[in-house]
Amino acid sequence: MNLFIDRLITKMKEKDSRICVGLDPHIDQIPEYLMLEAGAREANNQTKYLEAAAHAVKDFNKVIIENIKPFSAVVKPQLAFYEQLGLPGLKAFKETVKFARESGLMVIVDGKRNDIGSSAKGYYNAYLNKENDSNKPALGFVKADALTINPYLGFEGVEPFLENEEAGIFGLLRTSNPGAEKIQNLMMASGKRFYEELALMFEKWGEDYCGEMGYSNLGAVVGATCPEELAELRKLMPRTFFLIPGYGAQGGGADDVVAGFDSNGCGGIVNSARSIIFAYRKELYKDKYKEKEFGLAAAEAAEKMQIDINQALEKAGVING
Ligand SMILES: O=c1ccn([C@@H]2O[C@H](COP(=O)(O)O)[C@@H](O)[C@H]2O)c(=O)[nH]1
Repeated sequence: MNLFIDRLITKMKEKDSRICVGLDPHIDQIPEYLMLEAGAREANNQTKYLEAAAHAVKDFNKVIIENIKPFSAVVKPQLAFYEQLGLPGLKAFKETVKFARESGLMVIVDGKRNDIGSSAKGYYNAYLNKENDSNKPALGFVKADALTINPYLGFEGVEPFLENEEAGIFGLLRTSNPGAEKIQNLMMASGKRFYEELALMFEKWGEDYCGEMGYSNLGAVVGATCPEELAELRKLMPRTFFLIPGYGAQGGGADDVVAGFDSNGCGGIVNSARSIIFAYRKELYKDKYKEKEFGLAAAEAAEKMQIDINQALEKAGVING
C-alpha cells in the first residue's frame, strides 16, 4: 500500500478528516510577538530581515502543525510565501515539510510547477524523487508526498511527475479564483467547456496510476467556489481525487464541497489556509484567544472545519454519522 493515493485515503479515514490545512505564512499576519522574538523588527537590512522573518515563519508553522494534527491528515505549504523570503525562506520551507512529515502529516507542496518534459523532470527531482533509486546519491530538495502542477503543456509535461508511485500530483483543472471562469469555462468547438475536455484528458492520463481504492495518483484541483463545476466533474471523473481549495477566506463553505465527494464520502480533500492558521485574528476567535494562543485558535478552526464538512456530508446522506 505504498501508492500515494492509497496512503492519503487511508490516513484521511483513520482521522475521519477531509481537510487539508494550508501553510501559507502571509508575513503581515504572523503574530507580532514571533516577529519581535526573531529580531525582524530590529533588522536594518534585507538580509537580516529575511532571516528573521523566515525564523518566525518556521516557529509559527511548528505551532500550527502541533495544534492542527488531531484534525487534519494533510498540510499544504504554498511555496510562494517561502520563496519571497529567499534562501532563509526555502530553509524554513524545508524544515516545515520535514517537521510536518515527522508529525505524521502528509505534505502536498503547492508550487503549480510544469514545463516541457525534460525540465519538468527537474521539478520532479526537487520535490517527489525517490531517495535511493540506484547506487548514486539522488537529486532532491524536499521529500513531499505530492505536488500541485499545471497541465497546460500537455501530457509530456505531466508524465515525469508520475514516476514515483509513492508520490502524487494534483493538476489545476477548475481553479477557485474569480477570473478562472473566463479561461477554464471557454466553450470549445466540441460543445464542451475547456475544463470538461481537460477533465477527460486527466482521466485518461491517470488510468495507469490507480491504487487499490480506485483513485489515481494524478489528482485534480477544483475550487470550492464553483460547486456546479465540482458536481459535474465528480460525475465525469470517477478515478480522479480532488484537491478542493477556496474554503473559508475565498467564500466556499461546507455545503459547497459536498458535491466533490463520491457516494462513500471519499474522493476529495478540502483545503483552507488563512481561515485556519490566522483564526486568532478573526472576529469569532479574537476575544477568546490571545495572540500567543494562535495555535489554539487554529486548532478550534480546524476542528470546526472537519466537523462542518462531515456534517454536511451526513446531511446530504453521503456518510453516516
Ligand atoms: O484554484 C486554486 C488553486 C490553489 N489555491 C491555493 O490554495 C490556497 C488557498 O488559501 P486560502 O487562504 O484558504 O484562500 C492558496 O495557497 C492558493 O494559492 C487556490 O486558492 N485556488
